[in-house]
Amino acid sequence: GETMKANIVILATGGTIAGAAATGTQAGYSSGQVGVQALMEAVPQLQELANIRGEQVANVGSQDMDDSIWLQLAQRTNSLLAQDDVDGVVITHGTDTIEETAYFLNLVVDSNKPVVMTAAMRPATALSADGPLNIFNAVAVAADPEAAGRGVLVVINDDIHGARGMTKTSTTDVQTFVSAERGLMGATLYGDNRWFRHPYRTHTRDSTFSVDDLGVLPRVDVIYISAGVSPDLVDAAVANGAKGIVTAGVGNGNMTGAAVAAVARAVKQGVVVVRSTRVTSGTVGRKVEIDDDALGTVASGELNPAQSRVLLKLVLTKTRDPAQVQGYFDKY
Ligand SMILES: NC(=O)C[C@H](N)C(=O)O
Repeated sequence: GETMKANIVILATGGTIAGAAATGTQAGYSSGQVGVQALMEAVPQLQELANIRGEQVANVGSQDMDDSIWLQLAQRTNSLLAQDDVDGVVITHGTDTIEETAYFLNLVVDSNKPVVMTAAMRPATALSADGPLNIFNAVAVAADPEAAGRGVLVVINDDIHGARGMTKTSTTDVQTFVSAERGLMGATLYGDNRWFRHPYRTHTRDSTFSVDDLGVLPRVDVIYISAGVSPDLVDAAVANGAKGIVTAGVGNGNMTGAAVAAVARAVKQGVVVVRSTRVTSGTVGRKVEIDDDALGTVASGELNPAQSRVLLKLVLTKTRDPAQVQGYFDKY
């Protein structure tokens, strides 16, 4: 008999994938113009892959993604996946902050069913728009039973990324996302999926973070370190109510002596400081050039500054003890 098609719900949040320009060949455009219905109608072939329906959660450029949309998106994803007649969720999003939203959902979605995010670099109106095939591939991955239990996935430009550790590397190239340290979760070609690995860290169902307990998330600021960085940026973050700071350090999470002194002041006031790096690959380890035990800081491991900020916001709802925070960074 005919195999049953999966039931997939598409949650749209905006981004360039829903962007529009006056012509097909211009660089300027606006994100978040096209609704979820139009996104689905642009790809009639989706019907061959799954039974699909769409919901509009937001319609913003992902530069404007915030805690409240994250919480709303996580709650809606959880309640859909709890339904017997939903097999997976696809989320359309902007590329600017998809690595943050994907990792947030990876930590708070309470289900093993597939959650697949997708995006585009060219607006829906562009010559050779990349959105339609990305949506096709995302639905094909969400409908694949092999996608279950791999945490939140990001499908773009024929690659299947795990949420953790993927990052945008080009401002304009269609091939912009890279999973530098641990590689791709898989690849797909017109919906023909190949699987390479499973996630290496705790995610979704095993996570200790429940979106229902979160409420207002604490303020965490990222401070970019450069030669001669003004150390009073750290003091300003503390004075303005930051409960956590992530440093986008040089090299292996290093910073100027003056910045180290400012971090020591912040830690003394109970602010948790995570050392990440502005370098695009490699691991920030404890006690390489900075003594984390003496300074009371946390090393980010492989997490970049943006993803470190996401994890720290969640961890600060549980603890402010640097040793315990380090434990979360080693596990998630
Ligand atoms: N390519 C994109 O999606 C960029 C856009 N600014 C966004 O993140 O919404």
